Amino acid sequence: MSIIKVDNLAVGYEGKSVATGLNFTVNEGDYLCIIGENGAGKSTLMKTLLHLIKPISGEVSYMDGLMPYEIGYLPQHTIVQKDFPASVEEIVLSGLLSKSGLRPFYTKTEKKIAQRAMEKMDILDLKKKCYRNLSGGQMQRVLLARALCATSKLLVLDEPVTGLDPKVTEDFYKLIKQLNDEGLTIIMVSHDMPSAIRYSSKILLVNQTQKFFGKTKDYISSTARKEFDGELCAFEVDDQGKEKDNGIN
Ligand SMILES: Nc1ncnc2c1ncn2[C@@H]1O[C@H](COP(=O)(O)OP(=O)(O)OP(=O)(O)O)[C@@H](O)[C@H]1O
Repeated sequence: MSIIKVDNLAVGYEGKSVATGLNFTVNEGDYLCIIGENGAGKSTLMKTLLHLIKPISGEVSYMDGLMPYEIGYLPQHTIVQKDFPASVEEIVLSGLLSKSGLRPFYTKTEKKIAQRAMEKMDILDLKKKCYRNLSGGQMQRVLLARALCATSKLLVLDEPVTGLDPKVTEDFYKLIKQLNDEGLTIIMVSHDMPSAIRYSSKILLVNQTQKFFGKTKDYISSTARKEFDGELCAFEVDDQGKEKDNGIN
């Protein structure tokens, strides 16, 4: 079942398009990776999908009763400042603000939701710690728990592993995959081609215009992939999306 439908979309700023000709759908349970060069318009598309900025032309439709407040968002540059003097619990709870509105306290049910999100992200022991004293990987887990408070349907992530070390990055991807396996729909902007291919079910390649949209297994053998990441990173993948050993270490 489709939850987002994009028709003839052009995205950009102040009447000027940065990406045009976008046509795709996001179905329940998809793990969609949006890839493309720097400056291709990926983040702009994300913000348009989230209704944070208006399309230049065309339409983004939410289907099957999806409401804007049911979307969890992990932005590229985190909206929570790294030196923000709040506890982990306060930050996770703030994910519920779009539901609780201006009410100056959280209900028992809301606290339980935050508790469950922290359990899921394995950060319960950090609950009372100050956010600014955490490691980069812990911070991302806190922000993920915060996003999970907002949603059980759709999680949108913009380059979530930037600056994380390889082990923490791998753990983070596994966590996202686990959430997807449990039914959460994922849309992720990624520069990490091997991981995008390994974990996603669908790929959208944007370079000022839509170059590819479809199943990841079809992207692997596509001309679009040869033109795009053939030049950037010469890694080969098997039909499971796993990187082949090409003898380069
Ligand atoms: N607020 C803004 N106002 C005007 N132009 C902007 C704004 N934000 C981004 N741009 C421009 O829009 C273009 C697309 O930017 P965008 O951030 O969407 O690219 P991207 O594909 O996400 O890039 P990257 O992979 O480097 O993050 C760029 O040329 C950028 O300079």
